[in-house]
Amino acid sequence: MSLRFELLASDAGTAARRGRITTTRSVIETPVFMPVGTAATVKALTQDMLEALDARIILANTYHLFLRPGHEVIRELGGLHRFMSWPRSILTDSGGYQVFSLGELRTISEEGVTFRSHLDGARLLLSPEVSMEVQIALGSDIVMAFDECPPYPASPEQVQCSLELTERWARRCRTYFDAHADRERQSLFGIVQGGVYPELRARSLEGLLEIGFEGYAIGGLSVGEEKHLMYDTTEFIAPRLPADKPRYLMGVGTPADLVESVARGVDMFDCVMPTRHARNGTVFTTTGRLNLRNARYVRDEQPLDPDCTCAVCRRYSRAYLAHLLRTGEILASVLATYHNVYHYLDLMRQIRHALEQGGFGRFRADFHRRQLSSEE
Ligand SMILES: CNc1nc2cc3nc(NC)[nH]c3cc2c(=O)[nH]1
Ligand SMILES: [Zn+2]
Repeated sequence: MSLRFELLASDAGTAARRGRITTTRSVIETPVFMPVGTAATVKALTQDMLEALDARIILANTYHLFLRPGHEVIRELGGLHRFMSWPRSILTDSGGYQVFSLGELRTISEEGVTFRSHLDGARLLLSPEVSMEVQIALGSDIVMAFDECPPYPASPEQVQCSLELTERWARRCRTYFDAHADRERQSLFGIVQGGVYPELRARSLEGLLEIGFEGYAIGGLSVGEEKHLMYDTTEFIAPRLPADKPRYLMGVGTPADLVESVARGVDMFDCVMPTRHARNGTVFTTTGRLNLRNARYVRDEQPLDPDCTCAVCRRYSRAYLAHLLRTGEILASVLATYHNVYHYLDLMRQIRHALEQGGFGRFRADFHRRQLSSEE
């Protein structure tokens, strides 16, 4: 049996739900945030730190591992869990999105995407079959279908053409996955496209439901569209995804986005913000973001977030972090990342607790009141 999803509670006032995903590697309480571990590492954190943070699942990028060290190397070394010594769950994306945002010249055909490696310029092909082969070789617990994320903005015609290609690719993924994956341990998620057009979203979902997946992701958002379009599209499609399967909103988002998307029915999230922002000195707090490179923190002896109970906030000051950042010390990335990932995982813990207590509506209102400084 691949992953199991249990629906534990549904919020009375919103589409929010409390659930639990069980893979062969870990129990994942939902709603859940997945730290992004692009090339087999959540940058600046050790696996011990991730376990201390109680992360139950992390994300890895197929594109990066396909290019370096290559999925064959990782397969020969026993798979990604063994290679990076991470015994809990791993979700791998399918590589398409990275090719669009990273790869050099690329051409899309019915077969797949050919592109030049951003490392050495070699011409490579990523296709539904290659993407599945790579993710299966990595030993991924949750495999993402190979899809096309249309550019934003895009006309309804462009989006429809793209979602139809994604649907044909999804069927090829399902066929290859069912023939080659270890279905006791690995699950395949489909990705709904359709841009910001409700009728195209419904159309994309219809096609994926016919194929059938162990979970469903919402793709094509958080690609530069206005926030209300992301929220409205999520509000339309998330509750239409099967209630008995996990719902994953890809690439989202800020803490406020997480609260608002949970309210619209989403169970799973991934985003590079907590890790990427940490490395350039931006830390998340209950009242908004701080840029620790700002001069005002040079003599500020407070913890990063006075309301945070993480190991970093219990020991170090803003002044110390500001010093580490200004001097380019490696420890700056480690401490800021640890706190930011704690902040995201703790927010999800608070959301799950509120859902268990029937107090999500009040939590949501209190959260927005506390976020004094504006979010992007
Ligand atoms: C792996 N396939 C796939 N990944 C994605 C990752 C994303 N990350 C963002 N914002 C940071 N939007 C995304 C959309 C997709 C998408 O439509 N498909
Ligand atoms: Zn902290």
